[in-house]
Amino acid sequence: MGVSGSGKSTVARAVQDKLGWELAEGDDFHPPENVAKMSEGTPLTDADRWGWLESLADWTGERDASGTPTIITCSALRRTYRDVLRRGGEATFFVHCTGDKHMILDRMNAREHFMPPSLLESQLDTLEPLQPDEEGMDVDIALPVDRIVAEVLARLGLG
Ligand SMILES: Nc1ncnc2c1ncn2[C@@H]1O[C@H](COP(=O)(O)OP(=O)(O)OP(=O)(O)O)[C@@H](O)[C@H]1O
Ligand SMILES: O=C(O)[C@H](O)[C@@H](O)[C@H](O)[C@H](O)CO
Repeated sequence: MGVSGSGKSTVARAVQDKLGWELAEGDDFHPPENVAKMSEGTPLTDADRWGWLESLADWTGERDASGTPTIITCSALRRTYRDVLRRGGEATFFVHCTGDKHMILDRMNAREHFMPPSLLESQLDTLEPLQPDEEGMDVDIALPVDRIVAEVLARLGLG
């Protein structure tokens, strides 16, 4: 989880390299209308997000039912969004990619992506950090990716 440009896909792919778990890229689950909206610089609303979140929970839930572990990249900005994702499996664990706004902006400006950097502010306004009763951890995106991955694996007891 984390705002656009915070490094979710980068970290997730690196964790996948270590664990071999199936990975779903949240961006690939958006309906075309959502992608069009974000591309033109309009933030998504809750109504735009519910179906998308449910499709991600369904994807992981189908695999969880047969004991297959998964990784999802999803901004999961609000607690209520994470409540939907948790329906995908009892052992859901969130890794929040978090760090300095200017660093995120610099990284967004340096990459090719449909998400315009102008939307970062609304992403940060919407963000609700993990609450104490939520299973998960924060990672500092100023660290090199391999350090972040090591922290995640250690926390999961898989290091
Ligand atoms: N720990 C890191 N150190 C240096 N660069 C990083 C790190 N993590 C990510 N990046 C770079 O920052 C940019 C944004 O990362 P990434 O695309 O993974 O973010 P994201 O959260 O998946 O974004 P979005 O939600 O918009 O798809 C990328 O160019 C990536 O290479
Ligand atoms: O909830 C949202 O506003 C969206 O999910 C965005 O966060 C994008 O999907 C993604 O982060 C951009 O690539």
